[in-house]
Amino acid sequence: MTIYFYSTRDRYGCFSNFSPHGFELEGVYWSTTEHYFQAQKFAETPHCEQIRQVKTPKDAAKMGRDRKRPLRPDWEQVKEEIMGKAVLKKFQSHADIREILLGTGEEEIVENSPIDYYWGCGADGSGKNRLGVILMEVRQVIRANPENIQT
Ligand SMILES: Nc1nc(O)c(N)c(N[C@@H]2O[C@H](COP(=O)(O)O)[C@@H](O)[C@H]2O)n1
Repeated sequence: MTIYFYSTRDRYGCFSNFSPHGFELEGVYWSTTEHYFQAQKFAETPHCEQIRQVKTPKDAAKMGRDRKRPLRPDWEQVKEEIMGKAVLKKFQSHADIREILLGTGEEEIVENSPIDYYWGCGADGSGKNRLGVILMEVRQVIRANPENIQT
């Protein structure tokens, strides 16, 4: 049975990038995958650190989507790799949510976002669901490489 997630309050809320599961990447701590993802839109500029330090993932998303900040020119080419790296690190860093992810077996995972047709499935289910696909890939990577987890 397909597993849908969206709000952090739902059963599979830990799959959301807004879930409060921090991790270290590039020598610094990120409060959520959303913080990391949004900040990378401005890598090597002061905006990156500014976003890293905001309190909530909602604030990070708001800042990252604000086009007054100039988006790095290669963003469309690198965004999937950045998302994959952050989601993998999140699940490598937290045993509790790793077990939830592994416990989904081979089920399809779908970000049930009514507005996001790229990372989610969109209102009518026609979206690309790239975040769901990345979660399924991360599940496979963790299963194949159990030695690469932080306890
Ligand atoms: N909660 C929530 N609200 C939205 O408006 C969304 N688009 C999403 N989806 C998540 O948004 C992130 C990517 O956003 P942008 O590419 O910067 O627009 C990503 O974490 C999606 O899972 N969620």
